[in-house]
Amino acid sequence: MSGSISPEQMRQYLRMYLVIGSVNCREKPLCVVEEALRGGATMIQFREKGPGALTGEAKLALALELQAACRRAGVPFIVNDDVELAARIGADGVHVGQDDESAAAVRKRIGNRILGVSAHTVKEARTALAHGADYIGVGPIYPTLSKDDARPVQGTRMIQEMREQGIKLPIVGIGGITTSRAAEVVRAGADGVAVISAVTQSDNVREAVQSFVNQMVQ
Ligand SMILES: Cc1ncc(COP(=O)(O)OP(=O)(O)O)c(N)n1
Ligand SMILES: Cc1ncsc1CCOP(=O)(O)O
Ligand SMILES: [Mg+2]
Repeated sequence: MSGSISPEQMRQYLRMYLVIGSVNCREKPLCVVEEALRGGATMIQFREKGPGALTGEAKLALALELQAACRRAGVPFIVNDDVELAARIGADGVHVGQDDESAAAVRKRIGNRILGVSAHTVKEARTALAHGADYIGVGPIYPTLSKDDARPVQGTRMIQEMREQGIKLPIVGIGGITTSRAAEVVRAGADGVAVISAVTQSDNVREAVQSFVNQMVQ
């Protein structure tokens, strides 16, 4: 009981998935997102959390601004954690983790929109599928500075194991992924990479995204 998006389309969207919030940005988030879209980002996640993150009306205003940029580019706009916000702005989907609102409940609330779920084990991946996930995010693959409460680093092994155990859901790797590591993540069985710092902290966002996109062409 996943949404209406086909797994093939989902895999395409996962190829270069930028995860972003205002706290990650060295310049205006809208400029970063617009540059990432010009570079070929295939999906954007609005993850407004961590020290100094916007709340309330300011968070809503930024979400609307970034969503409009994604709409102009024809790229899906996903909201992290905040199902209320996603519903309010008509986002294309929601990403939730194991400590967030349950995937099954979110699926009921968002109908056919995209549902992404974090999974750290084969069991969590199976449950995510049963609860209607369209894709799973697996990580952290490598050490990350972008998430204070990140689970232990898994390397690419968990993605491999999920594939070996018959998990066919679209998978995106996340956590410490750089352009030089992206190919390894895909070789392990991921359909794409989800990235914060390797794009947002780059001196040239557009080129950084292009470089990831080029890694995905195999
Ligand atoms: C694509 C993707 N995968 C995993 C996560 C992590 O979600 P979660 O475990 O809920 O942690 P937070 O991001 O909410 O801190 C993600 N956001 N995106
Ligand atoms: C949100 C999230 N979930 C697991 S690791 C991570 C942070 C990824 O950020 P970066 O690409 O900067 O390591
Ligand atoms: Mg979460």
